[in-house]
Amino acid sequence: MEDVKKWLSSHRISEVECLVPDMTGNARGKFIPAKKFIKQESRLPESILIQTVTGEYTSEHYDIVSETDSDMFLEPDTSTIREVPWADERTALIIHDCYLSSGQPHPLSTRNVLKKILALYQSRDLVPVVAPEVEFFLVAQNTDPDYELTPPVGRSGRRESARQSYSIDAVNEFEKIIDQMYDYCEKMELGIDTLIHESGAAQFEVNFLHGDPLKLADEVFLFKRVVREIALSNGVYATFMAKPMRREPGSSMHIHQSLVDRKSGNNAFSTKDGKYSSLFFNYIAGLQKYGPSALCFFAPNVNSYRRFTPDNSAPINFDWGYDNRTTGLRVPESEPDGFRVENRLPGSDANPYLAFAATLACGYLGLTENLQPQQANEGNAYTQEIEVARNLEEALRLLDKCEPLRSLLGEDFSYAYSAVKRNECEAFNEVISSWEREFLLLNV
Ligand SMILES: NC(=O)CC[C@H](N)C(=O)O
Repeated sequence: MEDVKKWLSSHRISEVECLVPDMTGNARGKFIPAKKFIKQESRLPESILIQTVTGEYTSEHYDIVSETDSDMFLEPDTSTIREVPWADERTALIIHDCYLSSGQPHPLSTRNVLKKILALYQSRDLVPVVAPEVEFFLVAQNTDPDYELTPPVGRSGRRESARQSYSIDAVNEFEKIIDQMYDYCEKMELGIDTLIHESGAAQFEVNFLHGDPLKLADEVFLFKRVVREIALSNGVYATFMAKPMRREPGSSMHIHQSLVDRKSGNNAFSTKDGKYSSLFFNYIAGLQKYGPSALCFFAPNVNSYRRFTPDNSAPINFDWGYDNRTTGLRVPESEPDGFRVENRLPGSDANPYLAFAATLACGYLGLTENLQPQQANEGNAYTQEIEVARNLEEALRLLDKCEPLRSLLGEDFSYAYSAVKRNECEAFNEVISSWEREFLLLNV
């Protein structure tokens, strides 16, 4: 805390954002004047962790958190301190960890869930490494939820109307936003690497440098805020919804992942003579066996399931293949020290803490159960039937039945997650869509 005190005063910070990622992966927390931050013990009601996206609480609320909705204790992770580049007053942010009054990590904090999975690997002398790729759309501001989204007007005064995959000029249409994004990311030490224009109208993809999953989950959590803020200050919206527009592709958060042997420092997915190791095959097999039960973390919203359609570079199953973009699990071409698997199931709407925890938990079960994967798919996986769950309720039922995954992520957490998400399904079910009015009104 002494170092934090020095840091705050040398940066002339007057206010601190104490951040806690909730179940959706959004920032909750509070602002504290910098002077008070140093002295004060911080607390928040534990129920902030389990609000639904509509701001509701589930009927199981008091089975999940204490009947009195007690406070949880917040501990700043001082390694996450950064200045907030868009704030008017000089403001710092610090991500906080949540604890129970007993001093135990709070089981409903998604950051704690990820830490729990990382500790399992540590006990086996393995260090997981991830590299996420995050896609998002810029869309014109529009406050009417019944109105279809449209791309924003770019520098040329026009809206994009054609597929612009990898187009440099199409990126330049939004040069101001992109430049500001790089600038803020540099200031906040977010390790973003390449940026490309994706195949949707005003859709972009940002690749992160690979590294420690907790550090990267923090970075993705903060990155989403950065991009939303910059878009807003430029009069447009940035959205990380998995499928915001009917005739456009969805947005993914592919996760490249590998394991490093802690003692040797080598990639544990490679043998000494540069072949794929048995651990690599176990890991893929774990993703194949447990991935369907973890899908509700990769696709956590009612909207997420609309992304899983053939021929849109989005997966429809948990097949794996070498350099095969039609399968859910792709093994990119690489030198042995870069051997890895890319889980292409997660949407960019996923909570990065949970998506990382879930994918690593599946791989971990593959190792402990010594599983073997199916044959690699060498063809076009889109010629097969859609195998992934078709909606959130179906995906939650698979989690509810999957004891090994539930116990790794935490029984209390899994119960709470399922309850929160089921509540969102029910709320969504109350809405009558325009499709129903169009096709059922006079026809049934
Ligand atoms: N980069 C890509 O391969 C595109 C992914 C695609 N947008 C998806 O939703 O999954």
